[in-house]
Amino acid sequence: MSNIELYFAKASTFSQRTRVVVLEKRIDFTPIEIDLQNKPEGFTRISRYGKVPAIKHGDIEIYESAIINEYLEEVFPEPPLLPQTPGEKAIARIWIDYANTRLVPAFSKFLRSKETNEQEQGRREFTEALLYIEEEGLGKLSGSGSYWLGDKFSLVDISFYPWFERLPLLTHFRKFTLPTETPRLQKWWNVVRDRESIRAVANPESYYLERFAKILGEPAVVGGAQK
Ligand SMILES: N[C@@H](CCC(=O)N[C@@H](CS)C(=O)NCC(=O)O)C(=O)O
Repeated sequence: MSNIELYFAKASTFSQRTRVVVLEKRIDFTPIEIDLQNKPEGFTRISRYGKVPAIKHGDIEIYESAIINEYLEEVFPEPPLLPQTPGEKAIARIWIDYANTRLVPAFSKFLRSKETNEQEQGRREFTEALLYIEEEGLGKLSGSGSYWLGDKFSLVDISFYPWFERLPLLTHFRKFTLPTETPRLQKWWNVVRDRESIRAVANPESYYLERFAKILGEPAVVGGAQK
């Protein structure tokens, strides 16, 4: 029995990253669901930023999904979720950084901004990120494999995928669909979304739509008609 406690929230993109890692590595863990509107006393002692995911492994407390996932990769190396050579590992980390610093902020700006100009800027930045991924990421790294780095599913796939699971939010609230110039990305997502670990932590589309209709205070729009 492992002594890992995994603090997560069901709706949390970042938590999904770590939940997938523990499933892929078949690590025994105790899931502890956190109500982010009403964080339990003691949680911020474990996760100093007050965010999920966080883990407690014996005396060690770790937060920040990318750091947790690298820790789990070191402590539970099988099956590997990062390439083995320093150069390839560095490339994988550059893409994980790209998810964190480019794709995720652009997605959030596009979906969450109330102000039209800012929303449009989010749309442009998100589209640019997708086209960049198509050419510079999948176009150069995946080869004939199904995943970002080729044949092997990795922390890169895991770091990006939660935002693709939420694409229906952009379709319904922002009338956005993946550009036709992204065939590799669409193929990648169709393979990734079907993986057992990803399906195990997925939420239904209706869950996201209802949640964001409340968060945004906007009705979901399908093909211009109100839903
Ligand atoms: N950079 C962090 C981001 C984590 C994060 O923003 N988590 C959100 C949920 S998706 C959260 O806990 N929000 C609660 C809060 O900020 O109070 C990571 O990679 O783990």
